[in-house]
This record gives sequence, C-alpha cells and structure tokens, in this order.
Amino acid sequence: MAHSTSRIAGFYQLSPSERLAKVAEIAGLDDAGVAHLGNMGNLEPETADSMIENVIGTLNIPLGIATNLIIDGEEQLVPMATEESSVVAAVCNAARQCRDSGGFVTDAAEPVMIAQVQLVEVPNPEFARLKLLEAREEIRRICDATDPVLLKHGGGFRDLEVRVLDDMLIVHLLVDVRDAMGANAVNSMAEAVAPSLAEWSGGKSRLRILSNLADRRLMRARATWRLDQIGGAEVRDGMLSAYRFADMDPYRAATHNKGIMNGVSAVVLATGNDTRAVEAGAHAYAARTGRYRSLSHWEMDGEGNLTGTLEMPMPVGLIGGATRAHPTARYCLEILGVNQAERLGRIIVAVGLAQNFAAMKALATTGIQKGHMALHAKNIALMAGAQGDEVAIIAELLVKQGSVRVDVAESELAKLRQR
Ligand SMILES: CC(C)(COP(=O)([O-])OP(=O)([O-])OC[C@H]1O[C@@H](n2cnc3c(N)ncnc32)[C@H](O)[C@@H]1OP(=O)([O-])[O-])[C@@H](O)C(=O)NCCC(=O)NCCSC(=O)C[C@@](C)(O)CC(=O)[O-]
Ligand SMILES: NC(=O)C1=CN([C@@H]2O[C@H](COP(=O)(O)OP(=O)(O)OC[C@H]3O[C@@H](n4cnc5c(N)ncnc54)[C@H](OP(=O)(O)O)[C@@H]3O)[C@@H](O)[C@H]2O)C=CC1
Repeated sequence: MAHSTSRIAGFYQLSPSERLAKVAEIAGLDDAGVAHLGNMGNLEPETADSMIENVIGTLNIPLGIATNLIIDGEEQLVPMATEESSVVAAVCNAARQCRDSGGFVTDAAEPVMIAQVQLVEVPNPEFARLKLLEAREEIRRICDATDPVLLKHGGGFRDLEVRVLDDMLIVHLLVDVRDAMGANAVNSMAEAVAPSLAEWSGGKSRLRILSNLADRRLMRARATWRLDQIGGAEVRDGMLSAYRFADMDPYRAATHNKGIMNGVSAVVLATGNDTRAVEAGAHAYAARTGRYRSLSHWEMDGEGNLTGTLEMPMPVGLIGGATRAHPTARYCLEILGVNQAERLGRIIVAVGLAQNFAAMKALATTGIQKGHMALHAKNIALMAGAQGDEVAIIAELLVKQGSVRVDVAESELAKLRQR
C-alpha cells in the first residue's frame, strides 16, 4: 500500500525519535514496532545520527568470531558481522584443516589508492599528456599540501599516470594513504589539483573522484591443505575441478566469488569499513582480463596437497569512515589486535581464502545444503514462529528429517505446542 506522503519537509532536522514517530504515523506502525525500532542497542542515538542521515533506528547484525586461524605464524581470532548462517562456521572449518601445514601466509603491496581526474575538451590530448607528466613535481606539491596529517604519517602523493580516452585525458593520482581507506583523502587531492591540470592541458576538468578498482593496493594470502587433512585425492580433485569451472564460466565465477566475499565482507563490516568499496574493487579486479573470472587460484603441489591463493584489492583502514565512530567496530579492531591497516587487509584476504575452501569442499563432496541448511535450520524455526527453547528443538527436528522448510517447521511447532 502506498504511503499518504513521502514529502516530509525538514525531516532531517528532527531527532531520531521524532522521525520515528512521524514514520510510524505514516506507515501505521504499532506500539511494538515503535518500541523495537526505538531501541538502539549498543549504538548511541547521537552516534548513529551523526553517522548517516534521517536516522530512525539501528539494525543489529550478528557478530561472530572465526576461530582456528593461524596467519603469518600468529594465532588470530577474527570478528565477522554477517546475517548468513554457516559463513563463520565455514571459516573455522577451513582454518582448522590447514593448521598442521602452518595456516595462512600473507603479503601486501603498499597502500596506494588511485584518484581520477577527468579532463574534457582537450584540443591535443597526446601532447597535453606529456605536459602533465612533466608537471609531476608541481602536482605532488599541490596534492601533498592538502593533507599534511597524511604526510606526517608517511603517506602522500606517489606518482602520476595520464591516459588518453578518445578526446578525454584521464589523470590518475597515485596516493599512499597509509592507515586510511583513503577515499576522502584522495578526493580532496583530486579536487585541489584539478584546476591546474585543466589549465595545463587546455581542457576542462569534470569528475574528480577515487577509483574503486584499487589494483595497486593488492593483498595476498596462500595456504596448503594436506591431502590427509581434507579427506584424500578424490576431494582434492573435485575441488580443483570446481575451481576450473569457476575460472572458465562467469555464471559460476559470480557465485564462487560471492563465497569469497561472504568472508571478506563480514570482516570489512565488523571493522566499520566500506563493504561496497571492497566489493566493487573485488569484482572489477575479477574482470580485469576482459572476462569475469575466479578471484582465487587452486592447484596441487608436488606432494599432491591442495594449495590455494587469493590476491585482491583491499582498501580498508583503521582510521576514517566508521572505523573509529562505531564503538563495535573499535572493539572488533581491539579483538583483532591490529595496529596497521595492512595487517587488517591481510587477515581479511586469508578469511576470504578460507571461506572459498570451505564452500568448494562442501560443493565438491556432500553438497552445500547439508552443512548450510543444518545451521540455517534455526532461522527457519524462527521464521515459523518458534521462540526460546522451541528454536533449537524445531531446528534439530528439521535437520533429522532432512527437510529444512518453513511449512515443516510450522507443523512441527504446532505439534510441539500441543504436547
Ligand atoms: C557447515 C560446515 C562447517 C559443517 O562442517 P562439518 O564437517 O559438518 O563440521 P564438523 O562438525 O566436522 O566440524 C568441523 C569444524 O567446523 C567448525 N564448525 C562446525 N560447525 C560449527 C558451528 N556450528 N559453529 C562454528 N564452527 C563450526 C569447527 O571449527 C569444527 O571443528 P571443531 O571446532 O569442532 O574441532 C561445513 O559444511 C562447511 O564448511 N560448509 C560450507 C558452508 C558455506 O560455505 N557457507 C556459506 C553460505 S553458502 C554461500 O553463500 C556460498 C556458496 C556456497 O554459494 C559459494 C560457492 O558456491 O562457491
Ligand atoms: N568511491 C568510494 O569508495 C568513496 C568512499 N567514501 C568514504 O570515505 C571514507 C574513507 O575515507 P578516508 O580518506 O579513508 O577517511 P578520512 O578522511 O575520514 O580519514 C583519513 C584521514 O585521516 C588522517 N589520518 C590520521 N592518521 C592517519 C594514518 N595513520 N594514516 C592515514 N591517514 C591518517 C589523514 O589526514 P587528515 O586528518 O588531515 O584528514 C587522512 O586524510 C569511507 O567512509 C568511505 O565510505 C567517500 C567517497 C567515495
């Protein structure tokens, strides 16, 4: 049913509770709905209200901890925020199976982000391109002057690329953003330097914005799963065949990479980082050869063990965005014990690889539904209306019957309540 109006002048100037009252009136929410949405959980209304616009409440997402991970020789607990069952269990499961071979080894490139400046109506783009490249030091001076704090932390302008796209010139500012995700930092630089670029090129500047294809800020993770740990050669070969399928077929690659992002996005979200930025970068990177492919690579080593690698852009920070503003994100960073954005990125890529291993193994053996649906059964029980102890009882019944469905849950719940 359409609402009576969506034009609410000055809505943004109200407090969260005033906005909620207004929405409740228009949408016909009852007292229980208002009370529920008005409970802001562990995010203060003032904090939420300064993070985004038109706030009326908060949405709690479960926060789980991935166990069993060894990353670069260190035991590592990892907070993951996700609404999807079996994602956390999958990481624990994969990490347990490579502990005997040392866990995950990671690596990272410098934290360099790209800002793009679009120059249009450039009369002689090839000529202007060289002029801009010659002005590198002047460009450095203008960019670095916009962010002395970043400079103090060892970051700042690193290099310049100029591309000719038809009649446009696209300038890439390569900026070391240290422990920030970097969008605001590089956007400010792009805006500051654009008038000079336009003048030197003889054109006009248009867009000045970060590129989410953060292909200079790559992070890598690798691990070996011993044959005896994963259940033998047949399991390994099934997984290698699953990988080949993903690498050759975009329909499969999209799902395979979604599995990787199950792990990646959960840690990105838990730490208050920008999930969309990481996701956009990951998928653009997966398509960099002109064909959308698997982000991970799977092989067999000389001893027949399964080896996996994952290399992907990882624009995450420990400062900026919601990383410091959201108290839960701050505590997640405390649990992680990281003091450099680079370490956070490495951990995230290791989690992505673990997630991919678990999903591929399940797919290549029992099928995804057995493990996933067993854990999803509690959600189904909740959907059927189970409460308190009923949730676990109904979930167990569904798994035992091998039919994790809402209609079955409803009929089991009715029977349980008649007893
Ligand atoms: C679900 C499991 C882990 C069961 O796996 P299992 O072999 O039945 O579990 P197990 O009881 O033998 O336990 C093995 C280990 O898994 C962990 N584990 C086991 N159960 C739990 C639990 N409840 N909570 C936390 N951790 C759990 C735990 O670490 C445990 O070791 P332990 O600590 O007992 O020594 C397995 O089937 C699995 O890894 N499945 C993959 C699940 C998955 O990928 N889910 C993502 C959602 S599906 C999707 O969106 C992506 C997809 C699949 O489409 C991607 C793609 O297509 O590539
Ligand atoms: N396309 C995209 O993905 C876009 C994303 N965004 C959003 O931008 C936000 C991230 O921007 P970001 O620039 O990272 O955040 P901030 O601008 O909030 O923080 C970065 C700033 O923190 C200061 N700083 C202090 N210590 C450090 C350190 N050790 N390392 C680096 N910087 C330090 C720097 O200088 P100073 O104090 O002088 O600022 C730096 O510029 C996210 O919320 C993202 O969602 C925004 C636009 C586009």
